[in-house]
Amino acid sequence: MQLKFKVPIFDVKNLNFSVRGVDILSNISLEIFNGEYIAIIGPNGGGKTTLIRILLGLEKATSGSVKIFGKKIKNFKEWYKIGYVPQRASLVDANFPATVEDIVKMGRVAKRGMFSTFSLEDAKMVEDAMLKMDIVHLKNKMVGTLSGGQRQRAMIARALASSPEILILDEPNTGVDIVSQQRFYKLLSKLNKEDNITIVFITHDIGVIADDIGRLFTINENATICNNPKEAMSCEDMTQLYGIDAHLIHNHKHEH
Ligand SMILES: Nc1ncnc2c1ncn2[C@@H]1O[C@H](COP(=O)(O)OP(=O)(O)OP(=O)(O)O)[C@@H](O)[C@H]1O
Repeated sequence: MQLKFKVPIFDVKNLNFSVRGVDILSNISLEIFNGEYIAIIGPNGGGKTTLIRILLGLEKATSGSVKIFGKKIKNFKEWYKIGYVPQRASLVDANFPATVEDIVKMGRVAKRGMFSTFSLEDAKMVEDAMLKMDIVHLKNKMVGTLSGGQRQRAMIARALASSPEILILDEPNTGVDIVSQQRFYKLLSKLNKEDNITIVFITHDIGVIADDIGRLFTINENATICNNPKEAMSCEDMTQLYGIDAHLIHNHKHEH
């Protein structure tokens, strides 16, 4: 039992990804464990999204190994355990012909299969996901008429509808105002602490979630793993290497 507990959700070893001879990711090794809250930062074009796409099986690594819940990625089938909110998910076409409830229901497809009918359990999970994201009152609204923050919450509810064990969010705040962002960070932290959902969060805005995150990964072709991001000293290298003010994390903690 002890051993089982320690199996990481993602176990990446010596991963390389190159396109036409150009290295995009080099020698990445990292593990993500159940219950963690991890932020991923790095410069534009550094390879963050590519890494996530490989973890989700959307791109194939050039070499190296990726295991998910202890299984080689090619044998892994339980994709409903992984919720994904892609970049710019909150920027939905204004004419997209679906209600908020429709969007969240789509999140059940991975769990129940394409051709089975919508069950009572499906309905309950959809309702729960909307409750958690505080969008029940919006369920009959067309998604194109929502604000950026409301759309963002709808997209996360959609990911939550399959009861994932891990939620991966790729810069989810594009087009979302500051107040909605703050609210969103609180919701994420709650999902992590109260529902034990593992969170992996790609962001350029590290200061605001500094109090919540446990570890920080910096991706710039290579990966730098910062296990103790609240102790600014341990991130000194990161600051120098990537020009990111790791002290922000430290200072933020003292503002309260
Ligand atoms: N399949 C592919 N074919 C060609 N180039 C690719 C492919 N996948 C990724 N790249 C390139 O890899 C680099 C890394 O892109 P990626 O989107 O992963 O960076 P990022 O860190 O997420 O950037 P941003 O912060 O701007 O979103 C980019 O230069 C991109 O053009």
